Amino acid sequence: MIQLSQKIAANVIQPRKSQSYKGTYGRVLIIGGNANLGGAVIMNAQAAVQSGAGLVTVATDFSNKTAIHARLPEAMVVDYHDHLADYIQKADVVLIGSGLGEEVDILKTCLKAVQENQIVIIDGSAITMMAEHNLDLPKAQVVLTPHQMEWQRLGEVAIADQSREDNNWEALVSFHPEPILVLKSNATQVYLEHELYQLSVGGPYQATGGMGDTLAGMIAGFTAQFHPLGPAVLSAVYCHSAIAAELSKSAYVTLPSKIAEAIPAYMNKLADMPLSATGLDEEQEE
Ligand SMILES: NC(=O)C1=CN([C@@H]2O[C@H](COP(=O)(O)OP(=O)(O)OC[C@H]3O[C@@H](n4cnc5c(N)ncnc54)[C@H](OP(=O)(O)O)[C@@H]3O)[C@@H](O)[C@H]2O)[C@@H](O)CC1
Ligand SMILES: Nc1ncnc2c1ncn2[C@@H]1O[C@H](COP(=O)(O)OP(=O)(O)O)[C@@H](O)[C@H]1O
Ligand SMILES: [Mg+2]
Repeated sequence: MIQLSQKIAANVIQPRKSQSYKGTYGRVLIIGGNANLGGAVIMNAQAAVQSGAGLVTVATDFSNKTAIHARLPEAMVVDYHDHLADYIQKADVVLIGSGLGEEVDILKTCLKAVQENQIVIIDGSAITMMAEHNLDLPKAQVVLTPHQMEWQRLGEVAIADQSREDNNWEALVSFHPEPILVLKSNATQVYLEHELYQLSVGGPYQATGGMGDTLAGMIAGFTAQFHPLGPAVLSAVYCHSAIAAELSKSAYVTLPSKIAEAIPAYMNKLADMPLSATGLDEEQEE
């Protein structure tokens, strides 16, 4: 088991090159937000934009359009009932599921349209629907971000059995292609290429609706601009909770949108950090 550390995150987040433009930092398509759960995609998109994704488009129930534009003018908005496959084709990273509710046709269109070279982050309602409708993972680079109940539904590992690493690995090998699993809880773990990473920052100040939507948006923003995929996911997971821990010094609860606002400053700190300050020369394996 490897502790997720600032070292891992800082290794991923580098100063930007002057010869770059928005296209350099990736195109993210967020699919989610039914007529009642538009807040989820606002939190996804806010986190992706603040993480530095070059271009962010939200494909959603069109009743969410004005709210998204008002909260986040940086994001583009399209109706997820129209030409969804065309929008998917143009994306580097697709994040699907936050606040998607029971829109299974949208999910099926997405699973069919994504290509092998694309990163697909599957969150929230999409995980629940994949379990309910027995849907296969798409042939793409997949990141699953379930909370414990969602993992019980999809991985068929009872919550009480999820504390045993072997049970989760056993469930994971039955998926093709084998995804990266971000198993969220009060002690989040990342299962990545036969290695288990343990998160030990963060706390109960994060137990509020939208916290996972914000994490999913950060993973989208990080994986759009930082390569390879695995370290980018680890870095997003660490930064999400490390920012919450910093905010918790002066806040009883750390609201998802406040975490999103704090992302650029935190990333700046890590990008500027000298190697010695992060302990980049030390090994932290246990
Ligand atoms: N503003 C918005 O638009 C928001 C939109 N959202 C969107 O709503 C959709 C539904 O997501 P969801 O997570 O709220 O519901 P669901 O999948 O039914 O899971 C809840 C069930 O699981 C159980 N449970 C057990 N362990 C658990 C654990 N560790 N963490 C969490 N739950 C745990 C729990 O147990 P209970 O609390 O009842 O004891 C309950 O029975 C999803 O797409 C999401 O993105 C939300 O983000 C909120 C803000
Ligand atoms: N007690 C806690 N300690 C640390 N992190 C927590 C705690 N409770 C919740 N979280 C974090 O908050 C997020 C909750 O995700 P999720 O349940 O998907 O939220 P939502 O769907 O409402 O956005 C996860 O990242 C989880 O690790
Ligand atoms: Mg969630």
